Amino acid sequence: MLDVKDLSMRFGGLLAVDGVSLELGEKQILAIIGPNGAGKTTVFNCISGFYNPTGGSILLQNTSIAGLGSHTVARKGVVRTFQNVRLFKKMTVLENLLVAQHQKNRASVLAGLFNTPSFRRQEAESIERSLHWLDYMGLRDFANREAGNLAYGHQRRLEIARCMITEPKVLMLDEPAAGLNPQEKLDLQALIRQLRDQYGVAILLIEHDMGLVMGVSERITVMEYGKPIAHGTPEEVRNNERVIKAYLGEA
Ligand SMILES: Nc1ncnc2c1ncn2[C@@H]1O[C@H](COP(=O)(O)OP(=O)(O)OP(=O)(O)O)[C@@H](O)[C@H]1O
Repeated sequence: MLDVKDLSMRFGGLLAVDGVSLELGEKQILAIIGPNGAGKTTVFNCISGFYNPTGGSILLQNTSIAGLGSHTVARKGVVRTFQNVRLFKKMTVLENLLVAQHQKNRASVLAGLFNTPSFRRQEAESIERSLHWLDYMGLRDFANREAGNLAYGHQRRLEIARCMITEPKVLMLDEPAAGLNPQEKLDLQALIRQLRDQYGVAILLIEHDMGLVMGVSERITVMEYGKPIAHGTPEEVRNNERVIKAYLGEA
């Protein structure tokens, strides 16, 4: 599904990502972990089209998506959340979901101006889908609230809903557990599984919370100083000496 080979990203003299390869199969859940500054977010930025990688390849279903830009990559079905939630904070919760669909559909401005039947039908479907995702995420009661006024955990769920409503092939979550309380983390773990099982989406996540990483991932790639240092099942990674050293070395 998503095949990253020998990815590298250089910022001036700094090789932030150096020879990273990842294979995300259909409906797979893969985590990237590693100490602060290891290059995880830079890998995400390359895959999601925010950066044009210096080297290597990024294939989505055998077609290159490297350097296409974030909007094009999203339209091709690779969408992401951010370490610091990025919502339209002054818009309502519902509006955030409607806008996400407009960005995907690129609804014709003319069709909108003339309020054609097909435009009205598309709008009705967008609202229907939004309400589905609000129910799914337990956000229905907040539909008309400003997104910026939601509790943090709810904002995170809305951000995931905003991704899912575009029916992605790959959902990328950048530290989704950051700032969540223990119960919310458990709910998040169940949610990630459910999204994969019910919507068939493949999930790539960066996460520092080891409980979540070990609980939800099928495979884990470990990075240190831009380089991949280990790859395997949670069990394999947990017992890998190099990984243990990388983490103890950080403490
Ligand atoms: N746009 C940029 N310009 C210059 N250097 C950058 C840029 N983005 C990241 N870096 C550097 O690249 C390295 C990797 O950073 P990155 O944010 O990818 O790490 P990370 O593993 O995601 O860290 P964290 O877990 O703290 O989020 C760091 O040394 C960082 O300072």
